[in-house]
Amino acid sequence: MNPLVAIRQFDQSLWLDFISRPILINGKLQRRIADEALRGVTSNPAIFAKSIGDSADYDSAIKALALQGKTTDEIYTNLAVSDVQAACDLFRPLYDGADNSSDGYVSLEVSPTLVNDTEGTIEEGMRLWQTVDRPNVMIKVPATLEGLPAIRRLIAEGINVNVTLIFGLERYRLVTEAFLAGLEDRLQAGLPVARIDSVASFFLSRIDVLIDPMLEKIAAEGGEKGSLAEGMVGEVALSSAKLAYQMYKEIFAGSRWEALKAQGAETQRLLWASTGNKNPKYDDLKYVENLIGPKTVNTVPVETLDIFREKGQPANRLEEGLDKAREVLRRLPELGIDLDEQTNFLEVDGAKKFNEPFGKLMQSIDIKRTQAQGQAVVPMATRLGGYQAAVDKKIEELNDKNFTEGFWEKKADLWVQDEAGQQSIRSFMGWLRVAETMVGRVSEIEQFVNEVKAAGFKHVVVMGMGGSTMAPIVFKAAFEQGENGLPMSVLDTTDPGTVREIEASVPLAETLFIVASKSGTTAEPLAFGDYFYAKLKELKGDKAGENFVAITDPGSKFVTDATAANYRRIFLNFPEVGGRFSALTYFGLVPAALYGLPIGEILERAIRMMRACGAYGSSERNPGLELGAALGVLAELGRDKLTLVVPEKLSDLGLWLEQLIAESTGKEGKGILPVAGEPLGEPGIYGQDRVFVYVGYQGEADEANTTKLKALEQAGHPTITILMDDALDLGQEFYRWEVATAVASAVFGINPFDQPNVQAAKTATDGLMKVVEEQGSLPEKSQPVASQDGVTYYSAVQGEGAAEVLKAFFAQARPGDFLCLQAYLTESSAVSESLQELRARVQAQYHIATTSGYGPRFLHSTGQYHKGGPETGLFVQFTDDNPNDLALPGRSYTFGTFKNAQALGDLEALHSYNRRTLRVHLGADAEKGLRTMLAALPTA
Ligand SMILES: O=P(O)(O)OC[C@H]1O[C@](O)(CO)[C@@H](O)[C@@H]1O
Ligand SMILES: O=C[C@H](O)[C@H](O)COP(=O)(O)O
Repeated sequence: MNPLVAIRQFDQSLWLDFISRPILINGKLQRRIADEALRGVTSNPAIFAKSIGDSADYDSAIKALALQGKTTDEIYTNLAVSDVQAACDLFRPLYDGADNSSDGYVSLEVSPTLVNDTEGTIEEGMRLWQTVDRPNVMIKVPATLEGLPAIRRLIAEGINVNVTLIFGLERYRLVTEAFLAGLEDRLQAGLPVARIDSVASFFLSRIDVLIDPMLEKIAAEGGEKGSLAEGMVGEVALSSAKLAYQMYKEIFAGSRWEALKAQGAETQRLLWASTGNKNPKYDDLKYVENLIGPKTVNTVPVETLDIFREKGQPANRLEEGLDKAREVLRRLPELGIDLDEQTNFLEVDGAKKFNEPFGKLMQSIDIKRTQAQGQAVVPMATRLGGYQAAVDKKIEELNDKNFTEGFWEKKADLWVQDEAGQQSIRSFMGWLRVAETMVGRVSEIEQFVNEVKAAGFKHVVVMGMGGSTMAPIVFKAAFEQGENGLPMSVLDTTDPGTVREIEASVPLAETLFIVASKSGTTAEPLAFGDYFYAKLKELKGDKAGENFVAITDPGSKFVTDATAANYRRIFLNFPEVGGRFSALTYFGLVPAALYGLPIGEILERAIRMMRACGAYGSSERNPGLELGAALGVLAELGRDKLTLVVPEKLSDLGLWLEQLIAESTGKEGKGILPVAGEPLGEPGIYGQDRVFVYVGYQGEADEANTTKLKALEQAGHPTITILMDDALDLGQEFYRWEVATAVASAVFGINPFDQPNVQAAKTATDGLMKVVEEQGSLPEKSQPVASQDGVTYYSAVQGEGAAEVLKAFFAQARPGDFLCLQAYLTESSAVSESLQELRARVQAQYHIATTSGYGPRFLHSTGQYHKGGPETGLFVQFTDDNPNDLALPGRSYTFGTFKNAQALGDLEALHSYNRRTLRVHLGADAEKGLRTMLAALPTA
């Protein structure tokens, strides 16, 4: 049997004398608990100095906390408390279990600077107890004379105490006295004493390190004393421990103790500390094997624990050699060694040994803190030409009414004046500070990633619509898969061809499916979940749930369903954060972490931008406000097409921005239209409705784009340039653009957090699906205006044949209009190329902006603007026969029918808003159909 497990037969508990973030995250601590009977953890200031100060493991958290204006002390406490909480949670099942034997504890020490300060210790002990907020934390208090009353008081308060730095027997007696008195105080106050656990940490190796050289010196001098000393080398610590144990048995046996025991009190167990051997001449297990005995704890460093696992010989030895132990302590004075004096020295020295590394740790945190606060945000350059004056005026106006301050105070009247609107705004502003909250969840998410990898998963598929999947899409394109990550796919379409492609490209049984839906009611993700769950059921039967994860809001029906389906994990997001503002919540960060990205750093960058935007008090310039004011004012002056220009790797940033900006601002006939993926051209092809925004990387030339942008700027078009250092700065950009979107909405006087016109398409689709369920197929509602070469055209415009219909349709274009291509097709490069060609030709011929999106994805993104924004769109919808259709388990319709219903439903919604539409049904082969249509498109 593994000696670490076998030791339990002797009623000794092994605790680990170490803590660090990596072992909490990478599953090592969990494995020691599960496989090696580890029953607790102790930390001390020197341990934290090593974990935090000597590694980069905490750097992103330190920076994030520094940016929030936390002091060095607060940063240390936050880091230590978070680790202790995480460890407490790992031990919680043991602590709550029937066989806890007073184990399952994690110790956190009060500041070593308080070693001689009774009141300070009491205050800090109570504060840490409350902050950690776990019943299985032990507050560590030194056994100095000043510490004793604090121990009594904390015990009386019902706080578990680990008494540390005990070196001598007399002091040990006083420690037990403080413990008993504390319990008695409680009883007197009529308070319960059960489950208040305490340990007395008797430090061993440090005793021998001090006394041995003295004994060796005397031994070297020879004679009678010399031989007496020789026999005592290496014996003083063990002898002290053995006699302490005898005292323990005595103290926790008499009538005084029995009275407390009768009330349910547990003894204050002796804990052997400082048990890592420091003398190469001794056996590495000296302070472990010799001290095994009932109702004791040994807290052991990692290395010693590992050696014990390899060659430990557990046996009950604590009461062996008691006579010798007594003899050693009795005769020490004969050698001129006053043990009391020496243990007093050890106590003072012990405080020093904790204070020094702790001081260094605080210094290193302080340096990192100052550095973090000095780091600038991603720069933004605006060249607005003739528009600059109007934008400056707006910024002045906003500053005059203390916009930034009001924004952080969630003053909803900055946006709208009606009470219902204001209430809705206030209830969706959780995104403002959610990055701070998520800093505290990084370990939890990283722990989960390790769990998933340990379980053998090889691939991740994130499934959801709109804001619930946009951030993962951006991460996947902008970053290479991280070293510790898994390959990731994103499914955000009901197109059967795409569902098939994803299914064929992943190892199903080893794929983790994340169903991401804030509301838990969106039809598409629920359909994806049902489809793949059925597949997994075929492979794994009742264990299918192991492959599924939900990210959703608390209380949704989906929570109940996912629980019933035994999902591996349900991440509960934040009701006060809307989908399109959720990039920095579980929705963005769980997939990012699984993909292997350093989410702590992404959050740190975001918090850097938060700070610049005034999250922690005055900020000279608010980058989010400046961008938002510019975009808002430009839109009001007719420059409402935000044309995004990015290097290849950032192409999908457009998808995220489209959703954020279009769904937030496109309402009440107003809005900013994001134009993404449009090839950049010469000034002559553009109307006067554009603002060009370039988001790229510092130091990456991207000349093709930047030269054209210069020309556009010279031609009088406003341009904005944002240059990130690296992709981690997306954290900053997510945040900047969220603020900017909210600010632009304030300029328009609209609520950025609702999407009133999305529902129109959903309702129409629901109606059509009812017909499908009743009649087996979609109703044919309108007659084609032309049908040619296998392609059919539906529109309100008239014409003889495809070319005339197309001509008549595009002839409706007015300056300031835009073309919107809506492709309910399987995404492929051939389809995308044809769509791009169509955009380019329309743009060149009609000088209008062009957008393009795959359906149904865009319904949860730009779809709001299409119906709620200004009436400037020319909508061309593409559908096909769904040649690769796929059945949906448990439903009477296929993915293809569902997708067609969504297309038709949206068309109906567009008609109800009097939008100009053309539906082009491409037949069985979408790629061919698109080429046919392009061929029919008149050239002039
Ligand atoms: O996360 P959910 O609730 O499934 O919603 C997905 C998307 O649908 C919308 O609610 C509306 O289209 C978006 O705002 C949202 O991001
Ligand atoms: O809780 C106990 C202490 O953390 C630890 O055992 C100190 O050991 P050291 O003497 O090796 O520093």
